[in-house]
Amino acid sequence: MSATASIIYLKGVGSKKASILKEIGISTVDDLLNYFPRRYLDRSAMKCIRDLADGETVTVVGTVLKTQLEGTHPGRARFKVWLGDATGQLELTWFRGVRFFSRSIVSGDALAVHGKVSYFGRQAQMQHPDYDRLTASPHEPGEGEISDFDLYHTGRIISIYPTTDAMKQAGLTSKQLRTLVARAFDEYRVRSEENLSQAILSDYHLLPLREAYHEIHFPSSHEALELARYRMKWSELFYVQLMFALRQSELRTSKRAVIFTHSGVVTEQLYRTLPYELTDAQKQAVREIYRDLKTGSPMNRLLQGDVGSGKTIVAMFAMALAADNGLQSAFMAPTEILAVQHYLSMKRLFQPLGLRVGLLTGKQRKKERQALLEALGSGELHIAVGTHALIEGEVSYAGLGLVVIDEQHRFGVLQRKALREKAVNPHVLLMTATPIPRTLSMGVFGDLDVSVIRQMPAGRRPVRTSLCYEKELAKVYDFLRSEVAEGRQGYIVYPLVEESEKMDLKAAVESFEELSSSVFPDLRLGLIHGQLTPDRKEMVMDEFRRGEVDLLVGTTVIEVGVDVPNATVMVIEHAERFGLAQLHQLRGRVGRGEHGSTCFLICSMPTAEARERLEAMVSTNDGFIISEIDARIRGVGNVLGKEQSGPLNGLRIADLTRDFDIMQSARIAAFRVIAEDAQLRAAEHGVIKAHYLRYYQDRVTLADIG
Ligand SMILES: Nc1ncnc2c1ncn2[C@@H]1O[C@H](COP(=O)(O)OP(=O)(O)OP(=O)(O)O)[C@@H](O)[C@H]1O
Repeated sequence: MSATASIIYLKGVGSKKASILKEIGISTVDDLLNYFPRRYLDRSAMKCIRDLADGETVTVVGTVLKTQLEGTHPGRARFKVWLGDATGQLELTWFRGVRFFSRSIVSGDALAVHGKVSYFGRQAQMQHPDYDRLTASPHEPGEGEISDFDLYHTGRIISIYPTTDAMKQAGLTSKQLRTLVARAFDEYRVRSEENLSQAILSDYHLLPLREAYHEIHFPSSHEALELARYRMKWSELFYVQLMFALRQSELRTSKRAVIFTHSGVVTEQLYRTLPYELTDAQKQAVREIYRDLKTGSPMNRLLQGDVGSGKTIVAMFAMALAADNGLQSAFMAPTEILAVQHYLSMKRLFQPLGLRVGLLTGKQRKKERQALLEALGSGELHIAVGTHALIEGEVSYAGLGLVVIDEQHRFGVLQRKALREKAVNPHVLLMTATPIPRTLSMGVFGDLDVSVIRQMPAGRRPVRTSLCYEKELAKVYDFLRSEVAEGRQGYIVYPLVEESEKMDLKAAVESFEELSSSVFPDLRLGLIHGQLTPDRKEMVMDEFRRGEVDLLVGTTVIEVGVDVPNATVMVIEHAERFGLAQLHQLRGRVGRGEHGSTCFLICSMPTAEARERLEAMVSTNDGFIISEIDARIRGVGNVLGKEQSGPLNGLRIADLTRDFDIMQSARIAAFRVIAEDAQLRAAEHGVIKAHYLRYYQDRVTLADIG
């Protein structure tokens, strides 16, 4: 029987069970083998009755000699069983579920029981043991003997599988799954084809696949189980990394990008006119980017930095280099507000250097848009800043050399691809303000080169974060007032979640009215939320930027990227309703200038998990640490979102937060294989290629392999 055979051919799987198994992703024998146990019970301590010691937890195998139901009064009844082996008798007692057990266990049954031994005089006893009924072996039904087949369930470390309610109702218990897996191995002699080369197996000291499968389901010892789990995780991560290695090699070898040969006036002047000195981390990132731009292969780099670490200026240096080499750059932001903000700051720095910067969003008037498109098409416009409007069909560029995508998390792979297609292999720089831990980065962005900015501009002071209850709001408002008196500005943010959008919005607007009329009648308040027209939003933001609004009240539209260094107070209402990444982003709106800043997290009755989030916020300002905590609380998949976790969705056993060392080892191996043999043509790579094409080819275009 081949591993790809339908599960229905396995004895014991009827159509009903097959359909339930299908729901949890098991259609073939192969799927079944890849349905790994959730945990294990150690029942390896097996003893004969004569040797049982008081207090030990063991497994005993024997035959039921006699049963007895004592007392019929509910609550006082007990069911006794005398189990015998060749050396003695063991008394088993049940006080609960008496009726059930008295019906299921009868004289003559062969049982393996597991539990804690106690002695009453010289009589060994067990109360409420776990038990498994031993079935006759399908091969050799010997009288009273335990067959190999039974031994899958007892006297060893046994596997416990995850089971759903539907599975349990259909009798698909952990034990039944164990039986099915055992059948797949024993009766049908499933051949699990090795998917790694011999050289890799021996270089990295890995168990052969078949052995690893067997040990995962039926461990012969704890050590063997560990080796098996290691092997499985390793190969799983190896294929993820192989995919990255292939993508990277494909991009490097088959695609040629424009070489930005020289830095010229623009770069030089940008450097000279900058009102501040770049941090060492920013300089390092610029160097890494310049190195890429000069190689001739398309750059594919991710710039990771904490909120406010100054990523934009780094991207602008890349854009300056493009301009020096006669090429256009496109800068794509996730929201209109941000596109406008970046447009303004780029115009401020680039215009004096003789560059034309244009803004392209979906909301512009037709005439304005037309003029912009023409300027882009003729090459008059050097830099286009915008939203996804930058990649719409009709937009064409005279010579697009560099694409910068801000807030990588919000753009899907397809949009990136569309932008890439606007030019022949442009260089691509992705920026993310939601740092993800290094451990995840290698699993998710494994085909990208990564630059990290882990340093804040000089003079920044960490934001003080304080957790407050609603009753303390008056004090928070007093603080806001005193900061405004000092000439500073502040934000008050209300949650807005999709499910309760209308009510949330209403609450935010009402609070704004209340704040304006009763709490801060003497201050200038602005309101911003997603329902305002783009023009209105822009007007409010503009007033805030110019310092004409003291307090900006709003929903999370202010979350990402807004940069007003004079703002020093961030008040987050109902902080318990925000996710950790969101809270960190919001806090990142303050502490962006030389003034000390404060963030108040206002909460009422947080759940334990919310409390953990809020405490994490108080404990650190470091976005990298925050994202690690977030991954721990919510799990990697949730932190990354569906789009990002792409290649990792299929992980069955490896865990990115825990198995980083394994991933590193697998990554080295995968990149080494591709460096030596990018097409996987060598005979020794045959198994790798076959496995890759079978399981991964639809996840990546592999035009050159095949
Ligand atoms: N080296 C520096 N010294 C002083 N100020 C700097 C430096 N680099 C950037 N800045 C300023 O710091 C602020 C934050 O920069 P920027 O908006 O690029 O941050 P960011 O990393 O994109 O943050 P976010 O992810 O929050 O949007 C800006 O006002 C910018 O002008």
